[in-house]
Amino acid sequence: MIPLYHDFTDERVLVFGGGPVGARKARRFAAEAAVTVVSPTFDANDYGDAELVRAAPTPEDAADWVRRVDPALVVAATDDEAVNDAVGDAADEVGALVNRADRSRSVDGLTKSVVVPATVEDGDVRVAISTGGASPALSKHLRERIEAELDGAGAMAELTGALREELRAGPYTAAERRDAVRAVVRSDRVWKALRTGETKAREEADRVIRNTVGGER
Ligand SMILES: C[C@@]1(CC(=O)O)c2cc3[nH]c(cc4nc(cc5[nH]c(cc(n2)[C@H]1CCC(=O)O)[C@@](C)(CC(=O)O)[C@@H]5CCC(=O)O)C(CC(=O)O)=C4CCC(=O)O)c(CCC(=O)O)c3CC(=O)O
Ligand SMILES: NC(=O)C1=CN([C@@H]2O[C@H](COP(=O)(O)OP(=O)(O)OC[C@H]3O[C@@H](n4cnc5c(N)ncnc54)[C@H](O)[C@@H]3O)[C@@H](O)[C@H]2O)C=CC1
Repeated sequence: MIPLYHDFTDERVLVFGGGPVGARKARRFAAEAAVTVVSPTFDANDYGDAELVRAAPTPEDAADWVRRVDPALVVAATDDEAVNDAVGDAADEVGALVNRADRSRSVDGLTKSVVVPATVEDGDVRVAISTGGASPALSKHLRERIEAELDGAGAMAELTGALREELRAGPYTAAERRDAVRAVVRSDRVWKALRTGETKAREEADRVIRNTVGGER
């Protein structure tokens, strides 16, 4: 399994099953994609801004839904294995990614099988955790532990993103720019400034850069 980050902006995602698991996946993908959830019942209460369609498709109907909607990703999260099988096969047929919520890993025979990792986000920084399907509870637990570690990372990405641009426009060699950015992301004082706001992070970062590349030329 090789982790990749996929931009779902303007993509369609089709979820089968409106239980807690279907709802969790719908919420996750609705942050970017246009999501439709097909289910005879909607037991959870938060599906993001997904469109909810009340229907109880047979396996054949479910496959027809997939062909008609032609989504980027199909999530099979029903408690009916025959429906999940049909959804997986149809997704593969139309070249869509497919996530089987009722399988412990990517599914043999489905070329586009993917798992959904536990994810921590802070701004543009994202950490994704998978156990290769062995222990989703462990993924969740590690995600909770990593959450605190990532505090301020989004702000650090924004700050060093801007600094990289500025350094590129300056008289520095690639090696100097690399050393400067590395020194900033490793600086405890910059992290503390970003997390507490007590001192100005930008000023701390400029000081670290001056110490690294020797100031103005
Ligand atoms: C393969 C995978 C496919 C997929 O869904 O993509 C899959 C499959 C299955 N999960 C099951 C159970 C649980 N899943 C969770 C939680 C999460 N499951 C997620 C992902 C994945 N789950 C993919 C692999 C990820 C990896 O590689 O680690 C997370 C990370 C992401 C998300 O779903 O959004 C999300 C945590 C999000 C967060 O909190 O950050 C909990 C914990 C809880 O509920 O507290 C339990 C109960 C405890 C336990 O069993 O561990 C079962 C058995 C069902 C049964 O027994 O009936 C199966 C099927 C099977 O194993 O056969
Ligand atoms: N990946 C994960 O994180 C987890 C996966 N699971 C697995 O995922 C499945 C779903 O989990 P839950 O949401 O807890 O189950 P659930 O039983 O609460 O929900 C299943 C949903 O599927 C709907 N459904 C039934 N037949 C359907 C059909 N023909 N078409 C569309 N929808 C249909 C039901 O109305 C219900 O809303 C479970 O059967 C289990 O195998 C369970 C826990 C966690």
